[in-house]
Amino acid sequence: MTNEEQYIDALLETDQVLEQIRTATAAQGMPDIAVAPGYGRLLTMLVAMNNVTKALEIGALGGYSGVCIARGLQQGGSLTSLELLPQYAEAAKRNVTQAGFGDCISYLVGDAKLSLEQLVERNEKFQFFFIDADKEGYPAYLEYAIQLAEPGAVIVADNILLRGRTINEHKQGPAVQAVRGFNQTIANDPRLQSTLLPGYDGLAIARVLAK
Ligand SMILES: C[S@@+](CC[C@H](N)C(=O)[O-])C[C@H]1O[C@@H](n2cnc3c(N)ncnc32)[C@H](O)[C@@H]1O
Repeated sequence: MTNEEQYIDALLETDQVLEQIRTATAAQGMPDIAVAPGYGRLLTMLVAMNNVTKALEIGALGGYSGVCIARGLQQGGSLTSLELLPQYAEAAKRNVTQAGFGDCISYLVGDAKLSLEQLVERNEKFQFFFIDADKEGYPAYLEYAIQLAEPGAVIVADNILLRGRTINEHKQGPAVQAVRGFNQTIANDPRLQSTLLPGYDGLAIARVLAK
């Protein structure tokens, strides 16, 4: 973390509910890879500012970002969270229930691409997306999000810098190449209005323009 990020993190009041989830996530044997606190707050703000009632998250881990998104939802709103590993989805469910959001978050377990295909078949629509799963899947997840988006929907994706690997020309692995392609698309696709933030591990934010 840079000095600037440390400075800003220190300004933000410790969020006991989210810190409890971070601790529980580690205790449940999951890696410490939840979204950064500053970006978690941004998720809540973007969901609230866009009056979101239906949100979709790809990559649940222990439920940290799930709570950030759920906090911004309109009354009666819901979050669908896609998670590959059943034990992670179960732990996330326990953690978000303890945080008071069990009723508005549901989990679809398995490879996100299969879950996304089912959501397309059911003609489901969402107003907010958070992409935060396997990096090789990012280009496909973006296309699914655009397909599942209501006009004006917001798409957010974390870790677009891959701890520096994205801008290191010696790194040419499949995850790096996929994220580079994803970043190019999100920056230039005429279906989107977008920006890319370099703080923490990089965050992309896009708005789906009316089709
Ligand atoms: C970076 S973590 C998610 C962090 C979480 N969004 C948060 O901020 O609290 C990535 C998650 O994606 C899940 N994942 C990896 N590949 C996946 C796939 N193909 N489909 C669904 N989930 C996947 C992992 O099991 C892991 O829980």
